[in-house]
Amino acid sequence: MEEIIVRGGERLQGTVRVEGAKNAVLPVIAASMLASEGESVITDVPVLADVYTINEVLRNMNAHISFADNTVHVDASEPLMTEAPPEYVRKMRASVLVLGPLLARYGHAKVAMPGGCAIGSRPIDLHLKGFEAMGADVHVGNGFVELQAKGRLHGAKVYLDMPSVGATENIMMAASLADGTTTIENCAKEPEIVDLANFLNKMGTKVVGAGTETIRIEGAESLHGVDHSIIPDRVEAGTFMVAASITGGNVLIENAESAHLRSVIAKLEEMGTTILSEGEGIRVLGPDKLLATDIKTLPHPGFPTDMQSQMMALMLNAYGTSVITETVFENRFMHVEEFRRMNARMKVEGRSVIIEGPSDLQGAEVAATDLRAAAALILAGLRSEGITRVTDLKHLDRGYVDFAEKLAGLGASVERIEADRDAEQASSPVNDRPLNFVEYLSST
Ligand SMILES: CC(=O)N[C@H]1[C@@H](OP(=O)(O)OP(=O)(O)OC[C@H]2O[C@@H](n3ccc(=O)[nH]c3=O)[C@H](O)[C@@H]2O)O[C@H](CO)[C@@H](O)[C@@H]1O
Ligand SMILES: C=C(OP(=O)(O)O)C(=O)O
Repeated sequence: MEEIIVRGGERLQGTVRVEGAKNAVLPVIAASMLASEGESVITDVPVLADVYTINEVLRNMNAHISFADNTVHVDASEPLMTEAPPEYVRKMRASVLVLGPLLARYGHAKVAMPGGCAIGSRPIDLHLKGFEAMGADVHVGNGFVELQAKGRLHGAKVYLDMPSVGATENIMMAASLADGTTTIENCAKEPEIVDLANFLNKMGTKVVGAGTETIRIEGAESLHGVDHSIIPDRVEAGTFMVAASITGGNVLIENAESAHLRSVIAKLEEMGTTILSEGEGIRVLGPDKLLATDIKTLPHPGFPTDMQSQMMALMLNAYGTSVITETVFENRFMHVEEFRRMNARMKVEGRSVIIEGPSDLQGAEVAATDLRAAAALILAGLRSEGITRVTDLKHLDRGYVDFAEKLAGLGASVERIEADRDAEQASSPVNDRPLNFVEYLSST
């Protein structure tokens, strides 16, 4: 089992480059299945376990797919199978994004029902409501969801009870090959929705309104493969902004889009961090003394839930009382117990956490409870006395490329090791890359 070992106390300095966004590339790869002719060439793709998973889902349904040099080629022109392979679907919730494209192209789709996960129950009722409005019959049973439509889907008006990112994406993709126009009201406005809309427009769909609360999609007769480069990962960028801030460092984060990070920038500034635009990046200067603030997670452009645990690590080091309120997921505070092992002082009250700062954080052995918690515990280790060991790195590998190596490149004392529990020695060479393809396949 691998672990990340962090020795706290270094101020980070230097330059780090952000990868393409995980949450943009997964729907774009799923959408590439809509093309009945031509190949899609998707660039700036991060080398992440989740990307291998979505690629395997498509490959097992008969798409031709390759992934090298941060580029995914997808040729979905041969007839596809409409039942997604459960062994891969179960590895990643975002696999439900194949439902919309398959239903639109073949009138049938079957996928293992995604369960809950560490951050909440995460139902897909809004996705299904959209498909039903477009003419699909929905059957849920025996652990599967199966969709069936007679002929082509038809355009519809869909109101989402909440602006779900995944439901907005699935309905956009299904509507791309439907007869007529679909309107999604109260839809998600995240930058990744805009990236998907740009991809669909290049393929031949007419999508307007992406980034606002109403999207209109005019379906096409057929769609073709296109070239597309993925937007930068705003959550990875935000995570490195916190790393610079928590260590009082001076870091240039390249390939970071400040327009996607307004709420994160505003909160870091309130806490005393200086943030400057520089070229195609963001320079972050951490303060000597961090100040307390409050955050409430909300759909975009509100504060992103995917930055909540990293901000918690920062607030633990801030002077005064900070309050975090999580409104997007009902159970995204599993990392609180892990922070407590590091001597953090805070209490959970309903959907809020109250942090009395600063805590004198001490290194401890902690387990990553989800993807962003993994990063947050490493960030806390950067500002803790002594050594922090973070385990359960499979979560980290879903969403961060070379996280330990990138931090070490900024001067942090962080290394990834193959833990030898019997010897209790941390002496293996650094190995902080995600799985390569062969390792990924042998791990399933
Ligand atoms: C791959 C990807 O892009 N993942 C992101 C996506 O997840 P995902 O698309 O799953 O998140 P949603 O926006 O759908 O979920 C938001 C909330 O809506 C609820 N809900 C959602 C759908 C539904 O049919 N019914 C329902 O009740 C969820 O349980 C959750 O409480 O957006 C989340 C919210 O920004 C991010 O944290 C995830 O990183
Ligand atoms: C929750 C996340 O992702 P997913 O929706 O893929 O679980 C995340 O990226 O923080």
